[in-house]
Amino acid sequence: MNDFFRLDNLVMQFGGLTAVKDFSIVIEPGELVGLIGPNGAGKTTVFNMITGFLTPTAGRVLWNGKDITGAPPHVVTAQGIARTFQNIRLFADMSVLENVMVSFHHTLQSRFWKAMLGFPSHRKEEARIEKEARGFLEELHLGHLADEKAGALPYGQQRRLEIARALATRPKLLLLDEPAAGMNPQETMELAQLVRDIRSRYRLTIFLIEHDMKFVMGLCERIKVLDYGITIAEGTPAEIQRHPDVIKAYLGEPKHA
Ligand SMILES: Nc1ncnc2c1ncn2[C@@H]1O[C@H](COP(=O)(O)OP(=O)(O)OP(=O)(O)O)[C@@H](O)[C@H]1O
Repeated sequence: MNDFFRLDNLVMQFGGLTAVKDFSIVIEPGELVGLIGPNGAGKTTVFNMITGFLTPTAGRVLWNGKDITGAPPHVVTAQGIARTFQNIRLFADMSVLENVMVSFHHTLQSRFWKAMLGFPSHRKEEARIEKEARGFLEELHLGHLADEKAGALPYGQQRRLEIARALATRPKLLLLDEPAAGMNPQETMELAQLVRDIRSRYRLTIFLIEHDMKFVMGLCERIKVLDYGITIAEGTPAEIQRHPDVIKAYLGEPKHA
């Protein structure tokens, strides 16, 4: 049995709407898996159930052999699962560097008290965090923008900054919600390479949602397809591209004259 990451029959109901029905998946360490489906299919709801933003109506989230179903977001992050959001969530008025520095959650509390008490170790720790934060920015090709206001960056760079912030929490599993949204084809191509690079550099497992088919098909090793909350297909990019139910979900039924 997989001990790393497993979703067992997740269900999410909002009143009378079943947004996700019996969603199950096993992801092995180091895999790069895609989750696709038409608008409203339930993709972000799956991410929200994994990361504690929603408590599933039924089913389980298993991580490193532990049941973390319904654990609050900060606990899930502390366990090594990080995410980015479909709607970018940055501190727009803070600098790019500060945005990454505040992501060092696990040290925040001790930093606060040391700062309050004037411990000399505080300054050392600050310097260490800044150095590491700059490292993540370099990795995401944002090093030269460290002192810019995050809100002033073009969309594509804000998306990369979100990834840098997620990396700063030291995840083992990284969930990316539409990382290429709003990017032009050149930026999207560069992002695909970046995702490959960070996977190998930080030994990550990656689960991503994306509408850009070229991006998903070129990057993911395995893809899962949702439609109206139901899993309609799972397989390699080649298998997904020729799957009749997937074609139907995206293009609709062929029209008969
Ligand atoms: N908090 C909520 N309360 C009520 N309904 C919700 C909530 N979150 C999502 N839904 C509904 O659940 C369904 C699935 O939404 P979800 O955002 O997961 O889809 P998605 O596949 O991520 O869509 P998109 O590709 O457009 O982002 C939709 O019908 C949506 O309106």
